[in-house]
Amino acid sequence: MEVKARAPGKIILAGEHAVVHGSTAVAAAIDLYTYVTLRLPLQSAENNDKLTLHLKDIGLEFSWSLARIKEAISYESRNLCRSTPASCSEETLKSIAILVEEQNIPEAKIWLSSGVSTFLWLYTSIIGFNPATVIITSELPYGSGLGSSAAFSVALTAALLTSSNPNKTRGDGWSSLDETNLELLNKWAFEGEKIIHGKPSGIDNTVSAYGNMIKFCSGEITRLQSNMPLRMLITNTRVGRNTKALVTGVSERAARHPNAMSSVFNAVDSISKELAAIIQSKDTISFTEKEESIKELMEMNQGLLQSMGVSHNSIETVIQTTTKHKLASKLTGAGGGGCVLTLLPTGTVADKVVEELKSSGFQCFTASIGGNGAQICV
Ligand SMILES: Nc1ncnc2c1ncn2[C@@H]1O[C@H](COP(=O)(O)OP(=O)(O)O)[C@@H](O)[C@H]1O
Ligand SMILES: C[C@@](O)(CCOP(=O)(O)O)CC(=O)O
Ligand SMILES: [Mg+2]
Repeated sequence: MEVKARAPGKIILAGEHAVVHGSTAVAAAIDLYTYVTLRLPLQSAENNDKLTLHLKDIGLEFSWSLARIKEAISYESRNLCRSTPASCSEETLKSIAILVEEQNIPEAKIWLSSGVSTFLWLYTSIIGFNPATVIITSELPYGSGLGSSAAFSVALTAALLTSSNPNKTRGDGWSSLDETNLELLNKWAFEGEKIIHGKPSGIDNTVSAYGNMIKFCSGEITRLQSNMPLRMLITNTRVGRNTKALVTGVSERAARHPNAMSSVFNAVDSISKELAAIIQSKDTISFTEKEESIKELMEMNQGLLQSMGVSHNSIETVIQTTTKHKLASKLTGAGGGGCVLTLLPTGTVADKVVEELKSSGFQCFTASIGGNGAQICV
């Protein structure tokens, strides 16, 4: 049997980091996907005693005998149930880390370790000790703020849940999941994201699972109906960084300066709420006025992200360049490098700014905002 699933990356329009501390944030799915193909062999087939993970575009393949997995992880102590998502305990995570180490991931790609651990946790929790080959490809840049970690967890979980659900429907092409399955998918994906992010807010997996545009606060999801066109230029600084480390850094700063940081988080909360209201507003005020407000909110949000300590020289360079062209920008995702968003108000011709950004070594692209969430193809 073969199941395919895909899940999108995202941009955070306002509220990253503060959302981890209970503030509101606004995020939208983008049309760049991570794809998962899950092949379950017939019982009589060769290779039916192995679990293989093929990261196709990275050119790496990992394989474990099921006997080795069973030996390393004591599942007897766990009440495995695909319908009740559970967190990976410290002890199990250590056992999984040993299985990952045994694969000798090349030093230059060691950042994949947390993704491979997430794979082993989600696979064994949902499917158990059954053989399979899982092939993964992604259109998203890794570790750049566009939510590759969440897209990976969501797409993988969608494939795993679909293959283990006998009631799945068969149809042509990509189809979305129903509400009940989406909720379950989102909960499992959150557990996967925890292994990669440490302390995720849940916004990335939620927008990847549900798609569209959402307002998110402490797990509460509001789906937003945008009443205005929104065009964003995405600039990848190509400076690598790690979300877990950046999130930890902000928490440490918050522990050192609780009052000051709480004011910062409150300000971000107001910015996100105002942004969501503008996007949804059916008021007759012109798009130009709305875009002016969004521009200012993005500038304020960036200032606050800087005060959280998550900006970077490369991000500042992008901002200075776009400011010269009278455009507003903010980092998106965890910062520390990664991607920057620049609002392109109606009628903006971005050729010149893009040329200048590219000449500084950055990568620029636009993506369609607010599209599909997780989808499956059986
Ligand atoms: N296709 C993938 N295969 C394996 N691991 C992945 C994949 N996509 C993402 N990851 C994991 O997610 C990590 C990047 O996540 P993160 O630092 O949160 O940045 P972002 O989510 O913005 O891309 C990678 O280091 C890797 O562990
Ligand atoms: C910084 C944060 O708000 C978003 C991180 O996004 P990304 O992994 O950088 O794409 C963390 C979170 O919400 O879990
Ligand atoms: Mg991430």
